Amino acid sequence: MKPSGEAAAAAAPGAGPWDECFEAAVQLALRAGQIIRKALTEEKRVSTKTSAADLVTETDHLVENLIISELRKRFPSHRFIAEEAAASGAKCVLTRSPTWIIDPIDGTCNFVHRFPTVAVSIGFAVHQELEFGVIYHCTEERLYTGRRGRGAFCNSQRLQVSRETDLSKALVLTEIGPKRDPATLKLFLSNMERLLHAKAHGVRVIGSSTLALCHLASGAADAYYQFGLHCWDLAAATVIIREAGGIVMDTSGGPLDLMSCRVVAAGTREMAMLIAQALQTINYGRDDEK
Ligand SMILES: O=P(O)(O)O[C@H]1[C@H](O)[C@@H](O)[C@@H](O)[C@@H](O)[C@@H]1O
Ligand SMILES: [Mg+2]
Ligand SMILES: [Mg+2]
Repeated sequence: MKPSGEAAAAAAPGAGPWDECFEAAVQLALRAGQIIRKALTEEKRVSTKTSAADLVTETDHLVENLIISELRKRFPSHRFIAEEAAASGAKCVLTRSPTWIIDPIDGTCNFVHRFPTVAVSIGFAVHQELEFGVIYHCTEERLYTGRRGRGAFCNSQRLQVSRETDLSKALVLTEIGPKRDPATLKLFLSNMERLLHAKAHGVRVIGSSTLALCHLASGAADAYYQFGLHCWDLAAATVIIREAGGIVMDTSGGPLDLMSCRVVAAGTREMAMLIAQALQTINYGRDDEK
């Protein structure tokens, strides 16, 4: 079923203080998705950022500039944290002001290779609390939304996480961060090996952290962990998972730290703790210290 702004709004009935912002996010995600879908099949100019595996294209910049310029017109007092602005030196500071946290293309490496697992992610926080998240799977036209206290949806279907607590019955998702030095790769593979030794049914890497987190929210996977993602990968997906009944926390087992570049998420706290206890830490620093 094609997503629509009306469907998303209908899925979260009842007036709320941020309705206008939510509606704007939905419309911009759908518009960005059209641009990304068209550009997917076209020639691209590709650059690298923090490593040879950390790619960016002109479409990432075009989409991010479109989203920010449209939102700035409508909400001039709001603040922005966005992936490509951060890559160009903008600071990632989450204040108490209404703040948009944007990943214009999540899965840029997939996008460059025309691998159709790509999303646009728009999160929104006020008083440093995540209010809503909108993630649009551009090629499958699936609009994932979550609003604090008002549930999570894919198009107009309500989302519910898995209730699995047994790691030996779990499908676990993760992603490879941008560091590819031997020590980091050894730790990444060691973490995956530990979970397979614990008899997890499988470990999957799909190339988009936000869509992997949406699969968790929909109950199609039981847990997610990653070192090396960013606040713009996490913001929208965190609201969606929490509103689908799931847990999003730090890899230490403590509360989520949006700027820490690391996460464990699961349908149940028991599963999240089993994952966290199995992991060796990979240090990627902090978004608010770069
Ligand atoms: O495609 P991005 O927005 O750069 O996000 C990627 C990230 O760069 C990569 O390191 C992995 O974490 C992927 O899972 C992200 O989606
Ligand atoms: Mg991105
Ligand atoms: Mg991303």
